[in-house]
Amino acid sequence: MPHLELASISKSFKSNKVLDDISLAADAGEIVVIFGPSGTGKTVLLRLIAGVEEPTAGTISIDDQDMADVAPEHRDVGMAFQNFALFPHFDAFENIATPLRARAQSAAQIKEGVARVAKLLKIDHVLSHAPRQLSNGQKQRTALARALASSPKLLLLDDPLRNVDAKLRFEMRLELPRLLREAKSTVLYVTQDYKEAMALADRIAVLAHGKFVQVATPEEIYRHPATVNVARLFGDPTINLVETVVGEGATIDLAGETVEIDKAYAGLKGRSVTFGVRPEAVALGDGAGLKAQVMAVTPLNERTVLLLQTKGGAELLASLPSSSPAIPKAESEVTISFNPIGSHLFDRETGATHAKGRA
Ligand SMILES: Nc1ncnc2c1ncn2[C@@H]1O[C@H](COP(=O)(O)OP(=O)(O)OP(=O)(O)O)[C@@H](O)[C@H]1O
Repeated sequence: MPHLELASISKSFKSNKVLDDISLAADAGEIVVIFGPSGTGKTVLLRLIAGVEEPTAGTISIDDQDMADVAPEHRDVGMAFQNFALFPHFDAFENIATPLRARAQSAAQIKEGVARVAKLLKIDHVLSHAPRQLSNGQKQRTALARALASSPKLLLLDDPLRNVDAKLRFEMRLELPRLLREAKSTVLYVTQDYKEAMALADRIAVLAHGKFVQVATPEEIYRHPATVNVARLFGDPTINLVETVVGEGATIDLAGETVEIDKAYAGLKGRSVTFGVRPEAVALGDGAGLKAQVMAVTPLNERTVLLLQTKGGAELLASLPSSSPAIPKAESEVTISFNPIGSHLFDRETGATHAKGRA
């Protein structure tokens, strides 16, 4: 039995249908990241689960119990929303302690509980500060600490690192999974940052135009994106995309040159497609094959990104480990091929991925 179950949930504000018949089941202790661009209804979804907003249609169940008539305070749900919602007249310590006090814990238990989450979230030095004395990032972490301290069965986190600076965000991305797993709560975590989603999630639910386009593990989403848009949202640099037509025997036309692709696509001859290849799946060599000119070489930490241009003018990005001994120089000529893992064909009309081996 899933811990949280959303069945055919829709939500409209007047004529604006924000969520359209979405379903999702999350197991106890699972971390599900709700990922999607701004304005896709991620916050609305969390508000429905928290009970501060009602669905237009559909059922929300927690532990198999329909939540329709259960008040927010009786749902055992902890929340940290973007707007912090801290009590302005309490210091950070008291803000975090509020849910523990509500559970009538002893002073020593409260002190220990607050200290533990505050240390992990690196706000232990500002516990005596009032919210107005905290930076936005510290406010956000105080709100997150409060949600974590109460160890609710279900934790709803709305982009909790949005206001955190880049360095801390990077550290938190590494530490939060452990923190969340320690809390043993089922977590719904909203973010627009794909790296955060990949780092934290057991599964990612990609929300677009009111629907879940794909719900799968981070690896599955990256390796087998359901649509061209999902492929575009995950990856840095983003996937290379070329609009083309499939030719004879698993080939495509790439700016006037015929290029072989994965043999598994042989059945798609004549189809209008978007060919997608991840930069790390563009393999470089110096033998016979498709030639390209190296236009630019950009080291980006542990990877080096190359801008390539074929004779016909198609531009592609390739990404290699910076430690690779064979990084070509700018203005040199290379031969390129496409690794089948990391190459995809998407239907040009619908954007859906063509399954390999099927027409
Ligand atoms: N109370 C409300 N009344 C009317 N429309 C609303 C209300 N709450 C949300 N909306 C609309 O619902 C849509 C989705 O909003 P939501 O805040 O859930 O997006 P989001 O995916 O969380 O975006 P972001 O990532 O920027 O926070 C928006 O078009 C918004 O205007």
